[in-house]
Amino acid sequence: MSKFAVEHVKRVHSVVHDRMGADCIGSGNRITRSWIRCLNEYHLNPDSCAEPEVVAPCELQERQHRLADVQAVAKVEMANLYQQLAGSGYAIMLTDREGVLLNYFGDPAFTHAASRTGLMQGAVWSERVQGTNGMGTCLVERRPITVHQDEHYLSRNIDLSCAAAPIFDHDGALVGVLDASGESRLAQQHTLALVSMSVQMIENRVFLHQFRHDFILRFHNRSEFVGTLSEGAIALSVTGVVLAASRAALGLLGYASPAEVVGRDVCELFNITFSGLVDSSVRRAFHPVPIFEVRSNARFFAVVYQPVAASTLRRPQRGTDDTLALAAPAALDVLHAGDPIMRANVDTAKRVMERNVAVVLLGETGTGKERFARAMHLSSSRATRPFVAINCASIPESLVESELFGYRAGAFTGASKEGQRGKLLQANGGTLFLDEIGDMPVALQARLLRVLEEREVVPLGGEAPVKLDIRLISATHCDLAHKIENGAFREDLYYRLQGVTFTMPPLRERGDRGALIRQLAREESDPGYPVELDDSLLAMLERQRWPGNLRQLRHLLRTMIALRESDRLTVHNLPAEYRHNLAEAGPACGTPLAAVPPAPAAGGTMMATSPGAAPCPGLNAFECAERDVLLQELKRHQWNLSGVARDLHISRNTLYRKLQRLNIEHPDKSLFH
Ligand SMILES: Nc1ncnc2c1ncn2[C@@H]1O[C@H](COP(=O)(O)OP(=O)(O)OP(=O)(O)O)[C@@H](O)[C@H]1O
Repeated sequence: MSKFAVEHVKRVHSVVHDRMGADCIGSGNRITRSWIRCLNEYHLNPDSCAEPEVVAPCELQERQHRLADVQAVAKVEMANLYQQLAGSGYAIMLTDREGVLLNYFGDPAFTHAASRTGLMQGAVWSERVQGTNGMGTCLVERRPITVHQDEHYLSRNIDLSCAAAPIFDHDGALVGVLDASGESRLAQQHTLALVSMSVQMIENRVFLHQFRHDFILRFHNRSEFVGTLSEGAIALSVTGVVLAASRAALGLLGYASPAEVVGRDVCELFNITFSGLVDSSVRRAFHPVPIFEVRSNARFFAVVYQPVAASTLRRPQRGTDDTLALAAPAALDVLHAGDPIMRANVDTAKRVMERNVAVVLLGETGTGKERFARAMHLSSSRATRPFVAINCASIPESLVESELFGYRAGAFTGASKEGQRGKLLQANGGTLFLDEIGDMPVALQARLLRVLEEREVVPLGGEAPVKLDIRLISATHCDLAHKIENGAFREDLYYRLQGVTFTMPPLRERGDRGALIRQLAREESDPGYPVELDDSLLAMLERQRWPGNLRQLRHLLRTMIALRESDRLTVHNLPAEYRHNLAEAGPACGTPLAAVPPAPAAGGTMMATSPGAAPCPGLNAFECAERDVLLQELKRHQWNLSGVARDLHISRNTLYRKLQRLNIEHPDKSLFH
């Protein structure tokens, strides 16, 4: 044992015994209290040389999984903190509430030495195992703490300096600790303040993330502090009941625990109604509005943020319980950011919204057909009635009928005792969305046609018809005209379904790709902490081919955001296959369409124009644009039709028909025939 270690052990014993004699447990300082626990409760030898305790990899994974939300946010903050302390030989660590080290960000100069003392992923840093130390003692004390040099209990840790702060969840439960540790000779005074700020940031962001599907009231007593680290946040249900409050919110309002506010109406905390709050936030374009606390009449400034999932302006409805109505045009308006085809679709949808016309939505998978249908529903006077979606391709043929029309109790063997209300009746008064209508069995098409003509339905096994009042929206990615030609789709049903047809443009052809990418990145970010995309990443994303369209884009952004280590995403965050795809795709994927308003075609089908497209006699503007894109695709595939059909997710037959319709001929004409 070194002379220094001998001295340390002596000191521990003497301090513990003196203090015990003086009976100052509880009033002594936190280090002394911890030493007393270590010696008397945990019976730890201050000069222990035992190997660091490390949990098995599968246990580590399970613990990381349990704290996934906190970890995702903490990783970003740990990287920021590491940057702030860069070069000072620190490692930043996150533990769970048992002191198991889940994440480690280390200065290379320190990492080797750190692993010898057990500062590595999976190691247990509870006070019971490692004696007095930043992480373990912070977990016991539940307060930020610095444990410097020989304040550590074990002599082997006395070269360390650790600053640790506890992380709490919205229920006030301790979930873990954030810690910055380094060699004691390099210790910096302000480290504990930086760690505490990072913890506050983590708690705020986890709170905003966990309640992103609810209304969030963010407030402070200084208007310029709303949206900053020290703001308070309160999650509210659609009826304005408090679901949770952040630690800062409780502090600002002077409550000791979340239980004092959870379950109360917001108007019991502030002298304003929930709808008044939302209305003024919306009216003030989300600038903080003054509100007054009920008990003290203290003035605060507040903003109410809408639930993220809706990504559209919502107001609580007066006079109803928990239903929400959308500010009429907003749900549709947010569907485009300037793309001329989508803008025209939205304009037409608004015009036909309240008319009793059936709607067909065409477009590749993931282009937003269902979202468009929902937006039409939410923007209409049927908004508070049901929106019922049924995917005709995903339910077995034998079940489509009972799914749609329902059945009475005992209608057939195996029918449930209670019977079942079919989707048509469930949607009564609202909207029925028939997705993948092209895959509906032919026999059923006849029945659907009759229902649409008679506007009433007789459930399977039932007798009395029930009157139907539904708005019907159908969608398909198939070429229905082709299906009709093949006898796979009834022409009469086709005309019945098709009052107005909207075509959703594929993402690669949208002129507002850049804005959409940024919008989706915002939607996938934690509220109030938008992730930025750097210019080269944005350019790369804009040039992808996106066969899965907006769905694929959303999933990619969600993954990149979950795995990010900073709030600025760059091409390095892009999975390798996307960089590879791009290399294959070449520089020009998609034709940006300029903002020339399209004109509705006969029958309501929307057309768009592409000023970049070559003029083509006999074709309308949309067809010219389509022709242009197809020509680019053909060129890219060196006129290999199978390759083009595969990439565009259409059959070779459909491609042939398109080529004929759009007057496209191979430069060497004989090759097409
Ligand atoms: N205008 C839009 N802005 C942002 N996200 C959108 C938009 N339209 C669609 N999305 C997103 O794209 C994804 C796919 O949308 P949706 O399910 O509506 O597509 P779809 O065309 O019905 O797909 P499928 O044909 O495969 O059923 C969803 O995550 C949706 O939120």
